[in-house]
Amino acid sequence: MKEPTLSGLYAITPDALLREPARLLDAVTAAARGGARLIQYRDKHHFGAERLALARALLQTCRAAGARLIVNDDAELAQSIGADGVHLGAGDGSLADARARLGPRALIGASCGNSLERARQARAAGADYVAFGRFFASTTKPDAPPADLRTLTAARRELDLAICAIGGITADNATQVLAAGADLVAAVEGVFGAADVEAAARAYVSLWPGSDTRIP
Ligand SMILES: Cc1ncc(COP(=O)(O)OP(=O)(O)O)c(N)n1
Ligand SMILES: Cc1ncsc1CCOP(=O)(O)O
Ligand SMILES: [Mg+2]
Repeated sequence: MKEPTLSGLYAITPDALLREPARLLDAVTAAARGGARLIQYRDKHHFGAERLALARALLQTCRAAGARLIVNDDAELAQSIGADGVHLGAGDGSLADARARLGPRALIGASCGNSLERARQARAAGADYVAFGRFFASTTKPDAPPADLRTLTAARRELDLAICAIGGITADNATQVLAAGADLVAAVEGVFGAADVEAAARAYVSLWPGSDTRIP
């Protein structure tokens, strides 16, 4: 089994800051200063020019902070701004099409819920990481179906690509998903819901051995 090259904290933009771009960009900078190296632009509210402008501003912020920007749901937007990758769920379009659109260097992630079979298919379609969850109660997406820690362990044993865990993950309960086999921990509220976003990110990042939270 190859060692995955992706690991660490994957911070996802919160709905609460989408209407306050300046605060959002400051919070993303703080998350990156705390050691998040992957940021996801997840936005179910903006379309057209506003969405494009926000995505571009986030990309610029991520570049300045040494983080990579992944666009949720939208491979076309990822391509048009030159983002680092895209995250696609079951209804968000084909992984193979996204790979063809974004090229071999793009980071492509796939939601797999609690399904190892979906992860196998995502791997075959060219995904770089597969995401399982939700593992804990999530205020961001309370209706997401629950996933089992044993699925992470089975995926870790079988699949030679990065494994991401999501859903209600805090710096305290992250130890459970890491012990079960996750490489990446994705979080919205645990990072951006904190009064001190940088400190919150740092608390997660400290869980990876040899973690380096310095600004590159
Ligand atoms: C890292 C990561 N994992 C899972 C998801 C969920 O994607 P999806 O199932 O498409 O749901 P939405 O986020 O689009 O509501 C994700 N976004 N990121
Ligand atoms: C997008 C998504 N998919 C499954 S749970 C979830 C929400 C993650 O947010 P939080 O870390 O606040 O639970
Ligand atoms: Mg989606």
